[in-house]
Amino acid sequence: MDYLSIKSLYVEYVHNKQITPALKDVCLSLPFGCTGVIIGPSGCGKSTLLNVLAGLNQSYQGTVLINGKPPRDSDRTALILQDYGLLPWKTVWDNVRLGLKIKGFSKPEIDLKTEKIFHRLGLLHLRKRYPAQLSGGQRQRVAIARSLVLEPELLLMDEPFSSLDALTREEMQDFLIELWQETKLTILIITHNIEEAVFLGQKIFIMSACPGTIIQELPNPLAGEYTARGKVEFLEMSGSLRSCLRGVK
Ligand SMILES: Nc1ncnc2c1ncn2[C@@H]1O[C@H](COP(=O)(O)OP(=O)(O)OP(=O)(O)O)[C@@H](O)[C@H]1O
Repeated sequence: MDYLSIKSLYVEYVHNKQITPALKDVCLSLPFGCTGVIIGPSGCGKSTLLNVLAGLNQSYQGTVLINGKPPRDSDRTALILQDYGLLPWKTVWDNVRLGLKIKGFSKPEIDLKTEKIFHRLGLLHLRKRYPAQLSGGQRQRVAIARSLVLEPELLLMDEPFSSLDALTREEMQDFLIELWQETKLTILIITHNIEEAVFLGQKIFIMSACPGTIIQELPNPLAGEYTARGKVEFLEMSGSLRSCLRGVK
């Protein structure tokens, strides 16, 4: 069974009595433990789709199931946004603990889980700092730690590395693949970056212009291969994805 299954999804926004359809007839599926990337023109409805999957937008038509349950009943989903969503007045340590506190874990449990994830993500030396005292890559690591500490099954990421410089971005892509190989999370990522899509997505979903729908799904055997970036196949895959995107209307 697919872990993530979307059929005939339709979403519209109503503003001043004017209706703007954002998504129409979206169909998408992702097996458990698979990585998917969504790529498409600006304003085509990518964030709208992630908001529906995260349970933040429940005014949709169609079928959306995460492990057989609608998003509002699924408590194993984490959403990571481009701006990291960290609380500036809390230390890195407290930012990561917050979700566990809200979920009602005991203090010793919170300490143990937080310590473990800080260790795993190499963040222990930064525990007393505030978000403003971190680099972009470090902030994104903290945002990932804050999600992973809750042991999600589905990780949704909305352009997670777009504000990072090229090298840090590659480091974070490698880091994400390492985490994925270790945890076998199901991951769905939005990106505007073609090479990132080819490096991260076992399935690449191409969206049309607004109202967005999936117009093509490319299976990608190169995803997660550290050595793939320089290979001819990688460049060919990036080239064909680029051509598909140029043809998007
Ligand atoms: N609250 C809202 N009210 C009205 N229209 C909206 C609202 N939010 C988004 N839209 C419209 O819905 C469409 C899809 O928006 P969305 O943010 O999902 O696109 P996107 O693909 O994530 O964009 P980008 O790539 O630029 O981040 C756009 O045309 C946008 O203008």
